[in-house]
Amino acid sequence: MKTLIAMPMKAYADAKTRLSGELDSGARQRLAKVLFEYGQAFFSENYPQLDRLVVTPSSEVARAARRAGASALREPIGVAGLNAAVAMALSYARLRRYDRLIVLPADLAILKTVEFDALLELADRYDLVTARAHDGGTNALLLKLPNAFTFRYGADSARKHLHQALELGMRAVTVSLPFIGLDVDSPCDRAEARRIGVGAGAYL
Ligand SMILES: Nc1nc2c(ncn2[C@@H]2O[C@H](COP(=O)(O)OP(=O)(O)OP(=O)(O)O)[C@@H](O)[C@H]2O)c(=O)[nH]1
Ligand SMILES: C[C@H](OP(=O)(O)O)C(=O)O
Repeated sequence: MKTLIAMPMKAYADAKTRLSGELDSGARQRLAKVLFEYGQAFFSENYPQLDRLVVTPSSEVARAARRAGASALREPIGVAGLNAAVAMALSYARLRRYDRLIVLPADLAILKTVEFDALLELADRYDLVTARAHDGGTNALLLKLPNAFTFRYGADSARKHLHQALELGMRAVTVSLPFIGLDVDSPCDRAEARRIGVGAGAYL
């Protein structure tokens, strides 16, 4: 199955604003970069057969993506937002006739092949598979193509994605997995990733 992994990524300088109470701007940029590069390295090492696309408004991030072996798609600066960025990835995947689109945020601290393999296995049986974040967000979304799906990232997005898929008559499932559920949004998430201390958690 021809599969594209899409990772949306802001400019480092605009990322991780929810950590601004405990990290200054330089430290937040470094943390965003560590997480982004960790995600790229993980998929390049463990899933070299899967194409990767980074959607970003930042030339710096686009260069880093290409260095890591991904393609990069530049979105217009300041207008898009996450749902529009992911919709660009969906158009890209449709045009190039991918059979499956996987959307992952670039702020996952601990990636495990055992979790990702389980998601891929489920995706063979479902049109939509999502992995819920502990806060109700969507930390992995695997969508069979072609498909007319509208992304609803934002509060409670895992429930909204599942609901929409079921309304469209798709076979859909959402799962909770401990590591992929841990995106580093809040000071608590960062503390938890540091406590576990593996993956990018060791560098946060
Ligand atoms: N290309 C692109 N990526 C985005 C955009 N908004 C969020 N992302 C990415 O989507 C993923 C999840 O983002 P968020 O958790 O909402 O944002 P964040 O910068 O990680 O953290 P906060 O600033 O605290 O919300 C991260 O990889 C972000 O870089 C956007 O407008 N464009
Ligand atoms: C964008 C949002 O992610 P979070 O707010 O959990 O980073 C979501 O997953 O819908």
